[in-house]
Amino acid sequence: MKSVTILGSTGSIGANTVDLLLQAPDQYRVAVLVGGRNAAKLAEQAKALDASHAVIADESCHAELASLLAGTGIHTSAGRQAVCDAAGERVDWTMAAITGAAGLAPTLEAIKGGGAIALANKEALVCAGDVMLRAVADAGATLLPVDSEHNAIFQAMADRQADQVEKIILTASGGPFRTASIEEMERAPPEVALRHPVWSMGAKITIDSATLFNKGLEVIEAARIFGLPSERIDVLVHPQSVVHGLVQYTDGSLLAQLGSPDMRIPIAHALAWPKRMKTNSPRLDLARVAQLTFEAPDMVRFPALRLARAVLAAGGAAPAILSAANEVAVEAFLARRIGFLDIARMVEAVLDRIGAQAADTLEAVLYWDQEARRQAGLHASSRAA
Ligand SMILES: NC(=O)C1=CN([C@@H]2O[C@H](COP(=O)(O)OP(=O)(O)OC[C@H]3O[C@@H](n4cnc5c(N)ncnc54)[C@H](OP(=O)(O)O)[C@@H]3O)[C@@H](O)[C@H]2O)C=CC1
Ligand SMILES: CC(=O)[C@@H](O)[C@H](O)COP(=O)(O)O
Ligand SMILES: [Mn+2]
Repeated sequence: MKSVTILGSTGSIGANTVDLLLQAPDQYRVAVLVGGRNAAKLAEQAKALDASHAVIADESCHAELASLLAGTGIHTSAGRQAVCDAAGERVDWTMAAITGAAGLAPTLEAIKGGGAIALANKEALVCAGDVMLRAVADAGATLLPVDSEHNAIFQAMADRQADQVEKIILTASGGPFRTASIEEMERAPPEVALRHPVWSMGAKITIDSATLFNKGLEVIEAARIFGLPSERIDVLVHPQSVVHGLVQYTDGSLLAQLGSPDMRIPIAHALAWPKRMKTNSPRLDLARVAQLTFEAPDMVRFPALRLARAVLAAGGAAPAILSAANEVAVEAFLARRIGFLDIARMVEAVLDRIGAQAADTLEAVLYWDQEARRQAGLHASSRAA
């Protein structure tokens, strides 16, 4: 039996992971489930999976969680330290699916256990790439990419000549504003930006898909995972979102991974790795899809890609600053305090204001993360005033 922990079990990736575990209950023992604030969902999942331990990050939600799980024998705890302690419990496989930099510390604790880390939380790898990869190497852990594009590339590269890869290609749906005018984007409210054309995901990543910051973060994520420079990582807009990623080899061959746009497919790949498991996800019907189209991203309406490539080239604290400023900007946009196009403007302003900084240690990364949030908060208040 494989022992499993889910960090962020109450979210979109977490719920998809729970769904897969429930499809093969005799093969997995669930050690820890971690949620942020949703005590009702966490308790329901813990009971359905007969988890040993349910942890809620927000301490004010602990009483509700404890009362919902009273008499079940499922241990409960709460708070940031409890999340990290539970993430550090040794298991075979951990799903890292807390959104944003909040997932960094618990994911690092899980890495120390030396098991397999199924990584959905791209922001952690973006802001602390060197620190995380060093921790993986020191602990002998295995990093399995869950993000659909990275999982696709991992599959297309498996057991093949990684040293003969010319470049990799990340596909992008293009988001809800793929064909919108700049004026439409300027006045777009959150409910329109939250209407992703293909994927059903949490709010933060859905807004990142609309700005293309998601793809920018994914370029940095790919550089970390596959050890490639920015110029060997292409982005191609593919509105059907069935080709998830491609690998181009030195002989001109292109290998791609295709599948229905259903995150249970890459999660299942990571869960069963190095084997495969049977899932009931919808099979891709290519005759029905009929046409696969591809186009270059518009770098003018979507400055996020340019900013992401610039911070990747700059290195140091720059990716952590971009990611933290983006988190604050997305929250401000969802709270209607800034407009849609202000998200990228705010990120660029914070990057300019802070400038180049080194960040070799976790402490330095966390310092610049906090400073970027402070600067972004000031910027959001001045725009809202
Ligand atoms: N959704 C998708 O299809 C994809 C997501 N990803 C990445 O996976 C990650 C998760 O995305 P998604 O599932 O969509 O996000 P959601 O917003 O749906 O879920 C986020 C999860 O994190 C929990 N959480 C939030 N803050 C904290 C905290 N401070 N401490 C502990 N737990 C916390 C939430 O708890 P609660 O809800 O209880 O408050 C929830 O369980 C992101 O990094 C995203 O970029 C990558 C590829 C695809
Ligand atoms: C499912 C997944 O991996 C998301 O990261 C997805 O890529 C988001 O869609 P976009 O391609 O629109 O960013
Ligand atoms: Mn993705």
